[in-house]
Amino acid sequence: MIEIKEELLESVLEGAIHEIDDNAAKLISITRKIDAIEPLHFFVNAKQLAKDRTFWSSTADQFYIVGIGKAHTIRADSNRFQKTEKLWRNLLDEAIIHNPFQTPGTGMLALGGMSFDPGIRKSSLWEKFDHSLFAIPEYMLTVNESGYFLTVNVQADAETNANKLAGIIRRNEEVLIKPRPVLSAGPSIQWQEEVAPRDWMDTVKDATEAIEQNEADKIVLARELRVKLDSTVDIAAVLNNLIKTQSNSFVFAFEQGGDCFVGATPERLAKIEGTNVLSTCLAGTAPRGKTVSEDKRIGENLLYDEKNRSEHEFVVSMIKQAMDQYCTDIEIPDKPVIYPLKNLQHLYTPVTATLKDGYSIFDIIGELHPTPALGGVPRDESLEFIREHEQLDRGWYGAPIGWLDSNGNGEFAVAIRSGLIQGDEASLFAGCGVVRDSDPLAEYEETAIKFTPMLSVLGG
Ligand SMILES: C=C(O[C@H]1C=CC=C(C(=O)O)[C@@H]1O)C(=O)O
Ligand SMILES: [Mg+2]
Repeated sequence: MIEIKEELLESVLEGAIHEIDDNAAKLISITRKIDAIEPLHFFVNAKQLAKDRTFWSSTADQFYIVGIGKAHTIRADSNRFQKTEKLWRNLLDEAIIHNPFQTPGTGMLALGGMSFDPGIRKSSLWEKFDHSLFAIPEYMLTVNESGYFLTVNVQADAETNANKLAGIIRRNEEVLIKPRPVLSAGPSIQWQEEVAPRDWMDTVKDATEAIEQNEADKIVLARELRVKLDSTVDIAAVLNNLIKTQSNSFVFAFEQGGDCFVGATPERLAKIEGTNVLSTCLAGTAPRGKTVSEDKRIGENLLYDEKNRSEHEFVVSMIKQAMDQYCTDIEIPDKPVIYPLKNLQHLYTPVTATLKDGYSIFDIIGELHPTPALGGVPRDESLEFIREHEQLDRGWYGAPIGWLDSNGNGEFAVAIRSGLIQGDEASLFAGCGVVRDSDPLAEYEETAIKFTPMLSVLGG
């Protein structure tokens, strides 16, 4: 990785191109500080460049990344965590990176996600989404506590004319940073249909019986809701509404060839800053109350409810064990607290640790996914049950999505409370942890509430 320090776009580009001493094209990455701009305006403006867009925000931290287009793509099927990491490292070794700022989330980044289960054949619904797909965007906005950063990533070779390239970049940047485009109000729903709800409840019953027979201890089962909208969905409007309504969440969108996977998940899988590691145990669910006192009562009951505590405990003990290989100083409180969201509340246990030397975020997420909040216990047996009985292709639902930078910082969430939008149609997904004393109707109702964050921003 060659770092260069010149300030002007033209001269930085010229210097970078000058570094290229063989015939191969190289990826040049240049980051500059810019004036404040609404991340969603940047996202909307990008429509004029007709490129796939990526949106990531941690609403609790006021942290945003918006990626436009793809300067480079990293794809992997089998062995995807190791393969993606290797390809990313190779790319970093070759790239010419100019980032004087070094705050997490700036500079050359890979943004992307994975499917829940690479062991199944993709259905046509998810055909545009690889089992692992990361992109280094052409243009990227990062907003964090130290300001607004614009990164351009561009392929160039020794023959590239720096001034000409700088001209193209500047014209595109002008389009992207123009303020105040109008955000639309969002779609409304024409009809919606739950996919085979009775069969799904039968499957929950089958899962409890499998657990009764000691075939597994916990199995997470998901279902799908099909939605038809009155018009092609404006993703920016959906994101705007998710940001406004879903605090304490990661609001995300990944466009891929016209389809878009979008959602607002409360579940962090792993965050790494330097050697600090954060993870989250999130499992066990109840609705919000209509009054403050009812809400408090429901929360108290959730904290002491045996069924929900057992759902939660499976996640805590698995994460504790999984982190042990890669981390020291693992700290996990011995009791969960309530994590309130707009439509429901969860049991929540935070995990902090220190990353051991020589390991990366890929090691952590590769070990954690799927946690028993999305897969089950034991992992292999529960995944086998899901493959055999669940009547849907989860695609990227329930899987790691996020970003990582060239300094090893990054954050991944588990893509729940989400849906795949295809023009004026959408598939929404929601799941729940089935344990020994799960009641199919109660699990059905729990998943129904889990659809509401997405359903309400689609106009439901
Ligand atoms: C699988 C989902 O939620 C998981 C995360 C939190 C609580 C859960 C639960 O209580 O069942 C689930 O394990 C989903 O929202 O689709
Ligand atoms: Mg549950």
